[in-house]
Amino acid sequence: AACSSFRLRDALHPLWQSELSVSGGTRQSPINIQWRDSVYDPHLKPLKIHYDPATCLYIWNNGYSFQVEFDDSADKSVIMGGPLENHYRLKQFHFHWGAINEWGSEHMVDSKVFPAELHLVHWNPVTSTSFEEAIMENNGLVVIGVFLKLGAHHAGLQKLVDALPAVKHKDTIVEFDVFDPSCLMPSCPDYWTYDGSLTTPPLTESVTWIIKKTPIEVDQNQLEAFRMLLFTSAGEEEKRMVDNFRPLQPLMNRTVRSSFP
Ligand SMILES: CNS(=O)(=O)c1c(F)c(F)c(SCCO)c(F)c1F
Ligand SMILES: [Zn+2]
Repeated sequence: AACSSFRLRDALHPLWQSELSVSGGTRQSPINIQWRDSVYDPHLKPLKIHYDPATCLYIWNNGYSFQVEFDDSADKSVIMGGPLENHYRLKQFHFHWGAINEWGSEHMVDSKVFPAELHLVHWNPVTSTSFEEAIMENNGLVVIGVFLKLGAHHAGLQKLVDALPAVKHKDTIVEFDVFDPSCLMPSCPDYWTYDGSLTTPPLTESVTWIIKKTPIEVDQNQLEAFRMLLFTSAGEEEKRMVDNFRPLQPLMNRTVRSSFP
């Protein structure tokens, strides 16, 4: 009985409900970005990023991904410009990845998939009083997506990779006090932007997506460090944390804009 109930609970794991679409959803994420269908918008400004490394708090394994949380009680780590009308505060960043290098990202570009994708999640302190409230607000969130590709060792990421064994199991946490996520940004300023949703429950359609055109490079050992994390808590039958991405969702009546011609 315990085994079957585990399987049932397992099947109900939020990520395997990813076919669960918000009923009547018209702006779900992720999507396949067709480069030639994206529309260059000369009014899009450069994205301005000001992260304060001292706002980094801790890393934890939430059973979907590992997340690095930031102190968002003031406008210390913020983004502005780009398609945004005001500044947004950094709340957390996390990744999505595959069991092997052939897949793992949530978004695709001309059907090309990457081994992993970084999401930096920000919320609008002008229209919301908290992150939790912003999740439910139209355009309450901005998520910057950065593709990871297999290549050179990423020195900035290594500090994060070295902390992962401490958060192997679901609901474990480790202090992570000074980290500047700007080191995970590609130097190329080009991005696509479109209106979408969270890709994990509650799947709310509250996200302005900013997807960087150029991937960052990480090496094989760094990707494999992600794959040694577990979906499961200590004492449970181990399930490797891999393939924590949502399948592609229909574009419907949306246009993807590019910041570059
Ligand atoms: C953008 N990636 S995402 O949809 O997978 C995602 C996520 F994984 C998160 F954990 C959170 S935090 C509060 C909701 O759980 C979030 F806002 C997200 F947008
Ligand atoms: Zn995400």
